[in-house]
Amino acid sequence: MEFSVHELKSAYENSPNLFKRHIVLEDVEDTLFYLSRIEAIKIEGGFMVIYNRLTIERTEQNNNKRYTKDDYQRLHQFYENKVQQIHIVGEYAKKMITDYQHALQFVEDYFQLNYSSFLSKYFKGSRQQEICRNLTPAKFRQLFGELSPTQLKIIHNKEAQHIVVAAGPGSGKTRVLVHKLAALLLMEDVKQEQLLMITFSRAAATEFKKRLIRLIGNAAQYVEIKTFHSYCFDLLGKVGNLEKSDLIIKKTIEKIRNGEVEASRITKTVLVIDEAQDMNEDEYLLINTLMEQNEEMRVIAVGDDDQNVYEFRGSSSKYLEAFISNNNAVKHELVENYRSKNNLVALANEFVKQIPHRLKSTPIVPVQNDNGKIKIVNYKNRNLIVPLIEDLLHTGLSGTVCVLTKTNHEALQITGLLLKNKIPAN
Ligand SMILES: Nc1ncnc2c1ncn2[C@@H]1O[C@H](COP(=O)(O)OP(=O)(O)OP(=O)(O)O)[C@@H](O)[C@H]1O
Repeated sequence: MEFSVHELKSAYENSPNLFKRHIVLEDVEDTLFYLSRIEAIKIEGGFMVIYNRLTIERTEQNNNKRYTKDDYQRLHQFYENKVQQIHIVGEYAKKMITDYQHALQFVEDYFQLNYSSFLSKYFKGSRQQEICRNLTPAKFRQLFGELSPTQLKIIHNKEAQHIVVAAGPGSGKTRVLVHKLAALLLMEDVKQEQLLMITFSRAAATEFKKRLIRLIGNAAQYVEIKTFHSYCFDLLGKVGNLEKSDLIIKKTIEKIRNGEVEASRITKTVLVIDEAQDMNEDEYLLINTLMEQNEEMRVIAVGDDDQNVYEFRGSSSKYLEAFISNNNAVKHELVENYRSKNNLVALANEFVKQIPHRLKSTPIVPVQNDNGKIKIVNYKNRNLIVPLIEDLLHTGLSGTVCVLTKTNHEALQITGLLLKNKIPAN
């Protein structure tokens, strides 16, 4: 008797049954599987993927022994094969739909050829890479298709324990970080609770969470994305108190070192630090303390040393540099600017030449070819703000416009005057 799971499902749904339950396709498959396993029915012709379970038996009784990479090699091999088998069965299913004869040849080759010849025959070029990922090619394109080759390199770097991304403004730092989190969860099987992302502002933490949820859905809910301060307050089980927040990081370091913090909260598999150029001494010490607790923890730090805006509170990109040299971190440079017009990037490149010591060795490269308008106004009398606004109003503004001033006060005055002239500004 021939049937499909869809037919079985609709037959069940149309059957007169008093106690009918809502079912999905997986329920039909599970039932078929169960019935065939207890040998109540025999399925022929269809195919079902079953994996032999891997049994791990503990033979080493010494609790002090540390496992090495070699120990994990076989496990790694098992999972690698498993992922490839899923792609192979998927390919077979596709061929069954499009070309039955071809599908038969595919199966025959699978059993006759040696494995690597089989792979080179059916999975050529980049497809060899495709079948090593535990995502379908379509899902991979949906999640990561919009990343540039440089951005993808960061996503694919699974080997380096310490990674620093020295990024330029508008180069897609946020985009890369959100996608890196998704890649860790979906392609590397890092569990949500093993991930910790630290940011400097609550706004950034919320933004990351929102974007991650948009990208991968609810699985993102359980990823810990926190500011340095809220992470510390959480560890010490205290509700945030701004007055004492200066000391909270120091206090946390002390408690961790004294073994007073629950291990699972601090021994994460991956730690991600956003805006890492803004670390001050305490924050850098905290990172080091967490690294001491778990020598195998992977750390990914992203920062732009040209945007060191918190120097007044002791922030310095020297800590990011120290992180690179102390840990022999792999450095990726992200210098393509997607946000700004060509001439604006050129101006910024000229401007940053004055900075004596930088992490990035390549100038920022504009992705946009066309130019915007740049006006540099040097005025020495505060009364000239009104003429500046007049000038702005007659420039024929379009797109987004940025006005840079030296002081906050000037910025406020200009915002006020623009609003008064019904130009949206903030
Ligand atoms: N690969 C890409 N292709 C097209 N657009 C991109 C790509 N990467 C980033 N962008 C766009 O570039 C802009 C800047 O990205 P994002 O906000 O992630 O950068 P950023 O480095 O975090 O910026 P900044 O630090 O300057 O605030 C966004 O509009 C984003 O959509």
